[in-house]
Amino acid sequence: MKLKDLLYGLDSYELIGEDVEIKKISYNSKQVEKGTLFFCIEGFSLDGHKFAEEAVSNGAVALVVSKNVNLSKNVTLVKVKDTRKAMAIISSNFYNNPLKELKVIGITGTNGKTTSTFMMKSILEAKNLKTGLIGTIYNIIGDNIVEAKRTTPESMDLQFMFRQMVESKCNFCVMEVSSHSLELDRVYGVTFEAGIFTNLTQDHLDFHKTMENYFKAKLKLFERTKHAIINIDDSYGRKALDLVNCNVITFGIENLADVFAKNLKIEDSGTIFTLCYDNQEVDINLHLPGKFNVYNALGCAAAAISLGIDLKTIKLGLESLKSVPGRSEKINSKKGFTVIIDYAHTPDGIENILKATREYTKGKLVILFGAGGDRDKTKRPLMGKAAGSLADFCIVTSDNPRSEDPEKIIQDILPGVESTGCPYKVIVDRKEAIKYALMNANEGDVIVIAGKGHETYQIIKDKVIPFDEKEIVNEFLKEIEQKI
Ligand SMILES: CC(=O)N[C@H]1[C@@H](OP(=O)(O)OP(=O)(O)OC[C@H]2O[C@@H](n3ccc(=O)[nH]c3=O)[C@H](O)[C@@H]2O)O[C@H](CO)[C@@H](O)[C@@H]1O[C@H](C)C(=O)N[C@@H](C)C(=O)N[C@H](CCC(=O)O)C(=O)O
Ligand SMILES: Nc1ncnc2c1ncn2[C@@H]1O[C@H](COP(=O)(O)OP(=O)(O)OP(=O)(O)O)[C@@H](O)[C@H]1O
Ligand SMILES: N[C@H](CCC[C@H](N)C(=O)O)C(=O)O
Ligand SMILES: [Mg+2]
Repeated sequence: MKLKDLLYGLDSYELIGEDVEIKKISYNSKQVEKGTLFFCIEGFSLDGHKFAEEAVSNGAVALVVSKNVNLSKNVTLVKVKDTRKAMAIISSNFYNNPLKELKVIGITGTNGKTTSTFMMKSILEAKNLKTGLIGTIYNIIGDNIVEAKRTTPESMDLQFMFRQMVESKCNFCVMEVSSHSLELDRVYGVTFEAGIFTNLTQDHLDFHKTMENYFKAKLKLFERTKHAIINIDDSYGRKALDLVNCNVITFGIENLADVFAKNLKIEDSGTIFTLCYDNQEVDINLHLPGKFNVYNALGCAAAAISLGIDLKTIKLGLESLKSVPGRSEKINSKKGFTVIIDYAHTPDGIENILKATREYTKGKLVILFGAGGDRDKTKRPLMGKAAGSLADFCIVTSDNPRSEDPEKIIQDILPGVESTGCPYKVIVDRKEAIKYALMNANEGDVIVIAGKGHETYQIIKDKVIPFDEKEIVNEFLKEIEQKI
């Protein structure tokens, strides 16, 4: 492909040098080969422009830059204002504009994105629409499960996945759109058929600094969205109503919304409710427990309605989904207590999972949790407060400490727990903490193990250590059961 053909759709650019043949595109100098177009991205820790020389010596024939670079050999330069935006547009061109053949539904919000993508895929498939998925747990391309390194991939990797979905005959892609990806233009140029706003509560302030910036990043989703699907029981959702310029469908339970739920019957294995829209009603037997999952279901139902899908198909889709890995996953012990493995890693997530599990807890409600290192520090005491306010006992432990000292992370959490007066125990080693929780559990107790959900590893310093919580729980349960 000629370089000039890849520049279609760029706002403005200066081409310095000759039009060359491009065989590959890359934003990592280490992956450059002969005939590559290399993007110099100014990052948070490194500046891609500094790797221009390495890219050229590895075979790059052209570079996309936003500033001057010193090179020992002349190659073609495409000078742009913003190399991330340029990368999104050029990548789409390189992969032959996959979105001409694929429709995308984007889901944003602090909590509920992953769960909603699974629900949405299930609804679209009930309508016989082959659907790919992009998100935190893994990506699904056609019938293949592909490892996900991040919730929303870099624009180049995203466009490649879209192309693979088209080749696997997908009609739709449902994807999580993280606030990082909106801020860093990973989805720049993508038009969404529908965009769901699940909710906005505190997280990621290490990156966005203020809730207002975090909210603004989320709103970027609606700049190129046909139907905005907005939760109006959420205060930021209500604010968003005045700020989006596309067709809006609202959903909610407490406030008057276009798509709403009534007659909620919350049980430990799921929730039965009536889904209402435009004088039509249908009863839904949702297999995912907790009121928050009714919200996730309503958002997906509203998005499906915006696509013209009928309530009967929506019911079929929502009811076909039996579980989502690492989200409210239940393991029963023979001793009569229950373990819930869940991904709650924000104050709101913890509040929701504890309120949901309290509904069916006959004994004590215990939560085991920590907080991720190198992430929003200010959420830590709030997570502690949410846990201490709603549980009967807290076990404070490590999550993924990353580069931080795990004991210091715990010290950030504890003031929140202590402010509630809830009894607690600190056990830094997460495996030991799980053992303690299970060994001390009695009939009727519910133990919520929060924060790591589907993750099968723990990140300590720069090491990724195998850590499969489900496996660990099952091992200890076997030990306990042998003693009965
Ligand atoms: C804050 C953030 O998102 N940072 C991402 C960003 O990093 P960065 O811009 O700082 O990159 P950098 O490391 O400084 O490097 C700059 C450039 O030099 C290039 N380079 C670097 C080294 C080299 O030898 N050669 C070379 O060419 C790099 O490829 C890059 O293009 O671009 C990098 C390359 O794409 C990403 O790996 C990196 O994600 C980091 C790992 C990350 O942890 N991101 C998390 C916070 C994230 O994105 N999370 C959200 C989910 C949040 C949620 O909703 O819960 C997500 O969508 O996953
Ligand atoms: N709609 C919701 N409102 C509040 N909490 C929720 C909601 N849905 C799920 N949760 C809680 O948040 C946790 C994470 O859910 P999920 O993985 O679906 O969110 P996410 O937005 O994809 O998170 P991430 O930002 O890590 O990708 C769940 O395990 C549950 O405890
Ligand atoms: N997508 C979230 C996931 C957090 C999960 C938790 N286990 C952690 O490591 O903090 C993040 O990257 O902030
Ligand atoms: Mg997710």
